[in-house]
Amino acid sequence: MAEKPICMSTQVPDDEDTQKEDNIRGLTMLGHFGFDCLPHQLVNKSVQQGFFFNILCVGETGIGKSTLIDTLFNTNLKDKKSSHFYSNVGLKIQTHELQESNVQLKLTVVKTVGYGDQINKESSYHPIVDYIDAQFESYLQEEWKIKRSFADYHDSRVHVCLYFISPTGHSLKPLDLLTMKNIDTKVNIIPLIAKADTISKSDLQKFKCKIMSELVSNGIQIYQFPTDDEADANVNYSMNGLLPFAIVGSTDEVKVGKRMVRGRQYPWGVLQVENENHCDFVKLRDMLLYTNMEDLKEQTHTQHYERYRCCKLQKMGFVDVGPDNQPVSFQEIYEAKRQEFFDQCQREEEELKQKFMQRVKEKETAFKESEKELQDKFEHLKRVQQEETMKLEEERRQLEEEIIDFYKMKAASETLHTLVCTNIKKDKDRKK
Ligand SMILES: Nc1nc2c(ncn2[C@@H]2O[C@H](COP(=O)(O)OP(=O)(O)OP(=O)(O)O)[C@@H](O)[C@H]2O)c(=O)[nH]1
Repeated sequence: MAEKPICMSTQVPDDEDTQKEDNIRGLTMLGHFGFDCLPHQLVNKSVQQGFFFNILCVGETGIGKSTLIDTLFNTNLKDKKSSHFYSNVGLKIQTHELQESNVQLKLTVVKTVGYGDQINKESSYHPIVDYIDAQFESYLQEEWKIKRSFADYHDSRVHVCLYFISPTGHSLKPLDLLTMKNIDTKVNIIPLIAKADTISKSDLQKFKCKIMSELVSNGIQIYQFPTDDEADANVNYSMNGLLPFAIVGSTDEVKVGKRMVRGRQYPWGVLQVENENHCDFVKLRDMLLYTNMEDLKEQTHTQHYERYRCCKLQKMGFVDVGPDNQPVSFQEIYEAKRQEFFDQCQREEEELKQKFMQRVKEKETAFKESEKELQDKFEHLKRVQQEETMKLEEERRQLEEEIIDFYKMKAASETLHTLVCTNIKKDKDRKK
């Protein structure tokens, strides 16, 4: 717990003067003003507010991510084992409230799920990149708000990526290089050789050198422990030379002599996690939590977030200097963008109008053409129908004439018939 500072008063009233002159106090300067207590104020405030830290663990399924986190924070965060049969890489996000002495830590652990289990691994890094960017975006949106509430805001930007390398003793896998290459400008990467107890000491040294040379030759930036602070410079300098850390995780307590230690029991002996001759776990824990947690957070804000913010603003067309290399204010750019947008809208509106007029014209011409076609068709049909009518009229007239002729002939034949019958009757009567 931080000690409560004892601040001395800087202004001491002179008793004699006070007695002599009723309302005037005499003050003696002691050369001590009290602002040397400012760091204590900060410590107290920070302890009251609590701390937060966000870790991203990237590594193949079952490589020891959960075990390492449990070992680092001496907890059992209870995590189910993942399946090897996911078709895509996913992320598991868990937030835990931890306490050590009177210090509260809000720890967010993001772990990959199904990493390295797909046949095609080309897009395995996408969910990781998307997650990191999404946290930056969320912070940026909060920054841009008019009413910001950073006091309640959960800053989920990733402070460190623990990259778990398989203990093949050989070299990095293409997936390792691909992923690290795509996230090294977005997050502080600390490479770890996982399950380092499965690799012999001499092989381990060679493996470390091989990994570092591969990272360098592929231009991958990993987190460098800061060497500019005099107090930590030496330690950090030697730690940079130890990368990647060879890690063994275990939450099991094993008896060594009379002591119980955290380690892994093997038929040939015990591997002690906190023994620096056995693995680099203690170094990692010290570097991560004891010495450099604040630096990791600072790097996240000043390097990685700043880069994201800068790219975002540039994509939106904002710049710090104009074409003439003169500084341009945000207001000027905003006005210029607004004008540009307004002009573009007008141009597009004009274009749309032109297109609309053109289409109306085309449609009108098409309508006129089809109207003419219909009119011609109508005229033609009318003519055909008139001809047809006339023809029918003619036929009707001819038929009527034929009917009249027929009736005439019928009447004549009836008259003739009657005459013949009469004559026949007369002849018969005469013969009688
Ligand atoms: N030999 C050895 N085994 C380890 C080490 N760390 C973890 N293990 C074992 O590896 C197995 C998987 O460990 P986990 O911590 O669950 O691995 P993980 O990466 O979190 O697994 P998923 O979340 O399921 O992907 C467990 O049986 C652990 O005991 C280690 O450093 N060395």
